[in-house]
Amino acid sequence: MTNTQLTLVQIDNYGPWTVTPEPRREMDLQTLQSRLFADIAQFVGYRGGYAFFTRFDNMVAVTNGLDAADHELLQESMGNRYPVTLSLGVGVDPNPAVALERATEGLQGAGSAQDGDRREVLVGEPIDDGSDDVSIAHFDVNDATEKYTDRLNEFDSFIQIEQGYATLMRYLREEHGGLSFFVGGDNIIAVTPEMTSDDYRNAIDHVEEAVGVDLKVGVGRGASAHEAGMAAKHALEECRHRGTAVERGDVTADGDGE
Ligand SMILES: Nc1nc2c(ncn2[C@@H]2O[C@H](COP(=O)(O)OP(=O)(O)OP(=O)(O)O)[C@@H](O)[C@H]2O)c(=O)[nH]1
Repeated sequence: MTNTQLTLVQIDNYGPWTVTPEPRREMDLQTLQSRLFADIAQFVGYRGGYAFFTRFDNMVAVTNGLDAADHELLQESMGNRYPVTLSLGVGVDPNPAVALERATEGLQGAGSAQDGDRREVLVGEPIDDGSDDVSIAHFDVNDATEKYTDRLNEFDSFIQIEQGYATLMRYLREEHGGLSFFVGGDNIIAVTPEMTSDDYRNAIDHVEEAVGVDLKVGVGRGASAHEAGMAAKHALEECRHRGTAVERGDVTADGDGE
């Protein structure tokens, strides 16, 4: 069955650190944040997971296949490399929003993000037998290059893409408990519960009607985010070849594969 394991990654006491002993240079903070994300993405990616930068001080990772020892090593390794430490909350549920809620409750229960005494906490139980699947949906804007990149200035292109992202992220979160993350260019990756192809078509129609941004999506399932995500990318290529809006790289339990 689909069972998503999510890890909330939170930099410990980061707000106070950014202004101690006085406000730190902004580009130094940006460099730290993007390098830390790069290292987390690499660590998680080598183990088959996906990491998303979200707000940089808080990041979300799909960690099916990573156990408690992997999480401890991530904390140790980043603590050795950076002047900040990480707390991690792990949550598991068929519904990604519920999994993240569990992961968040664990961390919030251990103390505030700006509590100087709460450092390198690890809470929550990873899946122990690795038998569950994760579902990844890879969305892409149709003809973004022709419609936006080659026609508008970068800021106006960015507004269009962000409007599409904002509408999709809210819809999937509210209607299905799916969590969407902007990953650059015109791409959005969502970790999703079991959804039918019609559910995906409805999401795409909603974004088109609300903000006029035209999406397609490839959906994949697998034991890890990487496996599911690769199946989703191949399904997205299938959309390109066939001119369709939704393709699946899997056959779901309800026989909804195409
Ligand atoms: N993160 C990520 N970004 C991608 C991927 N593929 C493309 N992109 C980004 O998306 C941008 C636009 O590429 P495409 O989506 O191929 O271009 P398009 O003009 O929308 O063309 P169609 O998608 O074929 O309609 C690229 O410049 C990349 O930034 C991917 O697999 N992952």
